[in-house]
Amino acid sequence: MANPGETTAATLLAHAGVRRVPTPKAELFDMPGFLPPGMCATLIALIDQDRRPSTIADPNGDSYFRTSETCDLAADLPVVQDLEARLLALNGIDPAHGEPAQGQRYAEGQEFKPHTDYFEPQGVDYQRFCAVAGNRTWTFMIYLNDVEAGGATRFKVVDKIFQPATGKLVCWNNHRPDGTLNPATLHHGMKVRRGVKYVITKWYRERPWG
Ligand SMILES: O=C(O)CCC(=O)C(=O)O
Ligand SMILES: [Fe+2]
Repeated sequence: MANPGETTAATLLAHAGVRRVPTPKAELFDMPGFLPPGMCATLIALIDQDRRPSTIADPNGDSYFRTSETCDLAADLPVVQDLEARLLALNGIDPAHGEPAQGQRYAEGQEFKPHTDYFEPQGVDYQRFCAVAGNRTWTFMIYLNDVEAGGATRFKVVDKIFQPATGKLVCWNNHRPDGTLNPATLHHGMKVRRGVKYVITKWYRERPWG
């Protein structure tokens, strides 16, 4: 493995249920039923309890770019430790390279417009976000519920849309095999049309986090 903050396609595909999206443009996977429904319900309750408006790095003047709410999940909670253990068993990434897991909540009409999860090296906030731990390597995202309508995640460049479903994981490498950042990972958390959408986001870094 290139870096303890990364996983590999082979590592992920060794687990039953993991599927790779057939595209040469990005390393992108999903796994239905990664988390059991009971765990998803516990995580949803935590997110509902303690949420704040979501933020973005390098504000771009569009105050409707990311309209959801975010919850920082306390690492000492048993359900969060369980989540981290399941992620480690799947991806083998050194937990020291992980940002603290977060929850995201989208009410009707809320979305996260097309973006990449890595930080732009030219961005004004790059030093602030990346000086210690480096850029983001892999993204692991888990839908915690079925959404009545809307709320899919669209990867326009690779022409793939994921529908939310309780416990389904989607993950991708934010870099290309040659180590350069991969703009084909552009993705859009589309507007929720009916219902509420909850997801977990877990990002990993090139170097240990803080
Ligand atoms: O909610 C989604 O579908 C995407 C979330 C996302 O892209 C993010 O939190 O970075
Ligand atoms: Fe994202």
